[in-house]
Amino acid sequence: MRIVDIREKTVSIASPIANAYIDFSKMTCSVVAVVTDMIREGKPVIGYGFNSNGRYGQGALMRDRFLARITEADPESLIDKEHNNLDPFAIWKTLMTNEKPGGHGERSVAVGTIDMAVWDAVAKIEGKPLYRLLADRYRSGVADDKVWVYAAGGYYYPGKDDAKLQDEMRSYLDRGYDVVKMKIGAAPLAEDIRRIESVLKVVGDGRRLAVDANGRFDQDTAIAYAEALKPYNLFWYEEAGDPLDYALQAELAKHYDLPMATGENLFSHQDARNLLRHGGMRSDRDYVQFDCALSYGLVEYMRTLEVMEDMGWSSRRVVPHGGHQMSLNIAAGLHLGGNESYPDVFQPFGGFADGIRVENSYVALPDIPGVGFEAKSALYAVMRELGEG
Ligand SMILES: O=C([O-])CC(=O)C(=O)O
Ligand SMILES: [Mg+2]
Repeated sequence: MRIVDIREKTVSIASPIANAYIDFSKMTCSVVAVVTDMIREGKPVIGYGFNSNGRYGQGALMRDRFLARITEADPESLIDKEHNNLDPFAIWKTLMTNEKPGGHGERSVAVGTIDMAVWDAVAKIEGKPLYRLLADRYRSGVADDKVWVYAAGGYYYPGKDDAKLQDEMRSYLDRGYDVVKMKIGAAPLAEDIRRIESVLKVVGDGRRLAVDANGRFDQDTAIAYAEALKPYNLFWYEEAGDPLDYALQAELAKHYDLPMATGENLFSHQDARNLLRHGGMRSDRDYVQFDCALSYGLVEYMRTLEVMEDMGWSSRRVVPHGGHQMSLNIAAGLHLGGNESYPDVFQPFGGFADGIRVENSYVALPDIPGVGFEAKSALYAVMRELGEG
């Protein structure tokens, strides 16, 4: 058993939307195909992966060093003899040969994307949905049969007025979501409050609305927003300040008793540990949003989950960023609290399997081997062109 080829390409996920920090007019992502010599249903098994929005495609890093480390390795060294399968942990270690610690970012995206494709291949070789494989191997066979999801959107874009924002949020509720998320921080506070109030008219209750500042605020602004947001009793207040400014987050916690969320831009278990050590995050109410696709993949994610457990955090406090099927599998298989969903943006990479409905804000997973990409036809078309083309 061996990996015979790894292919990558960069695809556009550009759109006119903006959050408080960036617009997505030039956004790209990497797609990876790990081609193996294992045959299932008459065809070679190919594992697929992609990186979630917000960081750009990582083809250069992959081509410059990561892919060759795998293709040049002794194939025997990448095999999990116990399960007669590829070994994602050995592959991860090989990918990270001669990489110094620290400085996570970009490289963590390249590795996270390859790791996703490896796990997809492993689950396909084992003939199981990935979430089932994860539950069987790591959670005594107990998987969640559905995952809580919320609808993320509410972006700024040219010509978007409050009525359009309300229409967008109404359409999420119509599609079965209970909680929606909108962007804040690209407009002055008073204008954001007007936008929030207009969304509350649609969703009815602050507990059904989360807001995301994308790391835009300095400490004073973060606290000013906290004071203004408090009366609305929102679902969460996300990424108020710079993702690595743990002191800011800890100070914010002193001014804001309601749930906070952050972590989508922390890319290693060491960064996650620093957040929990120093960021004032409260394990009884706050949420962490680490995204495996951006943070060295599932091999590293398991380390992050271990860090959380060691520090007294339930895995149910994790609701990953990224709205992709990989995190959905991790959520169901390793018992996270839910997953982000982008019903309308970042297509075809955002969203879940075709024909799977959101019911009372929960989704089920398709019963096919792997991550489930083959059950999302628009996404699979892009992947297949790379893997089989
Ligand atoms: O706008 C973005 O960069 C995405 C984001 O923060 C989220 O989904 O929470
Ligand atoms: Mg966010």
